[in-house]
Amino acid sequence: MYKIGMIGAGSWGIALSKVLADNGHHVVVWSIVEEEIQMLREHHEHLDKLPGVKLPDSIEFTTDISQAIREMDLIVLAVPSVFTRSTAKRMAEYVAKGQIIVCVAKGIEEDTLMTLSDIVEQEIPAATVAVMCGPSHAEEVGIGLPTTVVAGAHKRETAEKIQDIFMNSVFRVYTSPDVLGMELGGSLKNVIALAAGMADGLGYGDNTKAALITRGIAELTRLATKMGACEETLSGLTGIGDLIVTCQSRHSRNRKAGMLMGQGMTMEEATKEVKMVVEGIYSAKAALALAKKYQVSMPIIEGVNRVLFENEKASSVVESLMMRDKKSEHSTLEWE
Ligand SMILES: NC(=O)c1ccc[n+]([C@@H]2O[C@H](COP(=O)([O-])OP(=O)(O)OC[C@H]3O[C@@H](n4cnc5c(N)ncnc54)[C@H](O)[C@@H]3O)[C@@H](O)[C@H]2O)c1
Ligand SMILES: O=P(O)(O)OC[C@H](O)CO
Repeated sequence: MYKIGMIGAGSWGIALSKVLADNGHHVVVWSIVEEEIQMLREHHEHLDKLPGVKLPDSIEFTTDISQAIREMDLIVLAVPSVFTRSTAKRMAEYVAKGQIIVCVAKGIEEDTLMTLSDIVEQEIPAATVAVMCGPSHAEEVGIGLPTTVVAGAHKRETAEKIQDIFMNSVFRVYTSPDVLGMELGGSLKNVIALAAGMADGLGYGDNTKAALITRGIAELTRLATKMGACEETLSGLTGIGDLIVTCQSRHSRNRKAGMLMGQGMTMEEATKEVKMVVEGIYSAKAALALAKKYQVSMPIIEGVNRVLFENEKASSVVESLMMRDKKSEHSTLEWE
């Protein structure tokens, strides 16, 4: 039995707390939002973000961040990416040398283009930082539907410790040393999922969705490999796996926001309607900036940015994607 601190009590933090408590660990959940902690203490259920998922009585809830950090064997950082830096700053004074912090959010910081694990390493140099992601909607994890994710760390022993702590018969955890590839796949797929949602909102079909997923992973792979990630990661759970689930699932916040925009809502109206964090909107500009920095062609990412920030209609972006210069699907194979 380990002591685990869960930093953040949104749908993902709550679903993972249930996995950990079901595995017999003692979990202390922190949130900055007092009413959220009061509701969790009273109901042992997150009535707004994960209704219907009852949490084990063993879980403790606190608004004192030190209680979810001091003496914990593992700390899970599950706040949305825009709060990663401010939360890491808040955590820093309590983290002991070598304490493991697992980042489970998905995003790229817009101003610095840093990954979330890089931000945590910068703000909390004492910590051993790791990541965990993959195709995993909180709504399904919360009710115990079989799910697979990947624990990524620079040292094998760190990844294997995370694997041991989380793994059970419905939550399978692989390990990987490719932290960068995992974080790029996990965050950039959200931008493609916005496009997939837009296609759904416009009433397009399965052919369109398959095209977006396939050409989307080609874009992600081009960028990630140029940045030093391993190609295998992008064809694994944290790349194509997470892209498929986010583009297809009825639970996806990114797909839903895209769908509402495809149906005519503005970005502001769509995010208000979704109520939970739509990470693709925060990662879209960073993805475009990375494409420019590394000189990689990312036409879907560019198109999503035009819909989000330049008021272009989603239908006109699709038309311009279809009518781009004619190309071969292969960039490396030679003709006879
Ligand atoms: N929900 C999922 O299915 C899922 C699955 C995998 C990964 N993720 C990732 O996990 C991250 C969190 O997603 P979520 O779905 O739990 O989001 P959410 O919108 O459900 O949660 C937001 C939570 O953030 C916390 N919060 C609010 N304001 C804050 C502040 N100022 N500072 C610090 N914390 C604050 C609160 O606990 C709040 O409930 C995202 O990056 C998301 O992509 C989500
Ligand atoms: O609901 P979304 O779109 O935020 O996606 C959640 C997870 O990233 C799916 O793996």
